[in-house]
Amino acid sequence: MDQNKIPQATAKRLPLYYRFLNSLHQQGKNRVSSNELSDAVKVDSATIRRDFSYFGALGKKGYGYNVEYLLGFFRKTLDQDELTEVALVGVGNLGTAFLHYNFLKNNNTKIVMAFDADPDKTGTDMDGVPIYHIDDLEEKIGDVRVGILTVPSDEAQRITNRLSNYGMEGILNFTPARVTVPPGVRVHHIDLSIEIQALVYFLKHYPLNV
Ligand SMILES: NC(=O)c1ccc[n+]([C@@H]2O[C@H](COP(=O)([O-])OP(=O)(O)OC[C@H]3O[C@@H](n4cnc5c(N)ncnc54)[C@H](O)[C@@H]3O)[C@@H](O)[C@H]2O)c1
Repeated sequence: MDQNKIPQATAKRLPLYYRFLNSLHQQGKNRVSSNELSDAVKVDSATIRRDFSYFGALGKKGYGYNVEYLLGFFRKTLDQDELTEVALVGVGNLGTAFLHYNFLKNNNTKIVMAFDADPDKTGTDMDGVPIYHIDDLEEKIGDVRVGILTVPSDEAQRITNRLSNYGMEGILNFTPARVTVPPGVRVHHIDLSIEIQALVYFLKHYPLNV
């Protein structure tokens, strides 16, 4: 189906569904109900049914969804067969944690190189990922089109400009700086303080009545 027709909110939940279905598949399970999925991924079952209807997966009453069919769809949609290489900029506290983690549960995304400004960190590698000096960004980055930004916030815009000029298509920005990018570059901001404030707000104003 035409992937552009999937709403963005649905598309964002696909990796979540994919991860859970993959583990079901590995356990040898052939089917799953929307309630089971809902419990596991913490998305309400009506939303799951609507999401799945976008890609033609209509659950059968008393049967649920076919795990194999869904996985096949997700693999294609999320390009699971294609490896996305990622560059990380800023090997400090957060960057180091990401390098150690390196999406190990997710075999389609991999940090393949990192950059830092500190000469004590560069020229080495961390869990097999080379760390280059930021001055060598343009020389080393090659075909990598996705970047993770974990530098101090006052460096974020400068690095974003360099990544964008080079042809980066997507940037996952963990700094609190709201960076601007030219058209054609997509930035997702992940700001932990905003997320925690939102959670606290929801706890206060929308308590779960269970
Ligand atoms: N540590 C956390 O839990 C956390 C959580 C959420 C967000 N953040 C944000 O993530 C960013 C990184 O946080 P941190 O705690 O890892 O900081 P940190 O100071 O430990 O690491 C920053 C790293 O960036 C490098 N750096 C500085 N200027 C650079 C440049 N121009 N080019 C390349 N590398 C450069 C530094 O040498 C250092 O290794 C900050 O913007 C912070 O606000 C951190």
